Amino acid sequence: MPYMLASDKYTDAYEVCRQLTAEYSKTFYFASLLFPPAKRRAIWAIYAWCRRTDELVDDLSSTADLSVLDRWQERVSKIFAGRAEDAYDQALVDTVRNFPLEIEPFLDMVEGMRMDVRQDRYESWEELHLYCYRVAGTVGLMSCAVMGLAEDSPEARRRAVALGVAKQLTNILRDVGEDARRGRIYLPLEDLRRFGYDESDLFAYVVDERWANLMEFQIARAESFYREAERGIAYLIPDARWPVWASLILYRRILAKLRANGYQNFLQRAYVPRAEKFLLLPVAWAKAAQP
Ligand SMILES: CC(C)=CCC/C(C)=C/CC/C(C)=C/CC/C(C)=C/[C@@H]1[C@@H](COP(=O)(O)OP(=O)(O)O)[C@]1(C)CC/C=C(\C)CC/C=C(\C)CCC=C(C)C
Ligand SMILES: [Mn+2]
Repeated sequence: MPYMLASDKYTDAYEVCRQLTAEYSKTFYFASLLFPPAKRRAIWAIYAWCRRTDELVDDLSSTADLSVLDRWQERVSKIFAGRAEDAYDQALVDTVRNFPLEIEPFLDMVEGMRMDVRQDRYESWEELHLYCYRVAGTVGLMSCAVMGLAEDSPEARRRAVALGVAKQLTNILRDVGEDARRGRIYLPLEDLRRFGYDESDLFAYVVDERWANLMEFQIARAESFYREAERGIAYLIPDARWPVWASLILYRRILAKLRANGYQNFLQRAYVPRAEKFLLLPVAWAKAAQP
């Protein structure tokens, strides 16, 4: 048999992951292209697994049989043991072999999905923060293993998690209306009370001073996590810094758009136009080049 590079065997498997990433997220796909090829493919494999995990619960009601998530956790354990059920798994098996990934963030993300099915309200920031860690902070930990830390440390990991939390909170603020139409509130209820705004206001899409203040409070919280994450990027090895700065700056920009929209996030989706995204790339490059 002719000599075959390990990676050749997985070309088709990575290709389905690439296609899924490109189809679902222009932004992540675009950011992935800024990485060298081996890391890029690993990011597609992880993205595909995360996306499929997220999709798993999209159609589950709160009374659903959660055993589907038990089976998904067993399946990821098999992937870590080198066994694959389909092409997406195969790519992840190869990625797990090539990069120092740990299973905990994967299992924690499934826990986050379980949390999402079980509850549609979050009483406190502490509770919502746990949810944000599980569904997004975990992506920061997975990403670090692939991107590479110049020096692994609890601080670097904490800052990687912070970027996931910042992005998830941004996502929550952007998608408030969409979530309300699904009967869900991902803002801490204690914060609603703090600003004298209640659930009935939210379901009636009331945008007033109370809502503006509540949004500003959440934006400030997200900003504090972005600042924590910014100081973590220097821990990454140099070839990962530009894409991560790009993803941080582009996602953070959604907060500015939300403000510019007058906090009208019930029927409007804050987004960064394509041309603006391109203009921000050199900004990210310059940040990454700073010593
Ligand atoms: C930069 C880069 C290419 C990162 C990795 C991409 C990756 C593997 C993403 C997986 C995302 C995913 C499908 C997660 C499932 C749960 C979920 C939906 C989480 C939300 C993501 C985006 O949601 P959505 O698809 O709705 O977004 P858009 O519609 O495209 O706007 C989340 C908001 C979580 C995203 C979290 C991260 C990408 C983690 C970021 C942290 C790092 C890259 C660590 C950097 C390291 C240091 C030390 C700072
Ligand atoms: Mn969302």
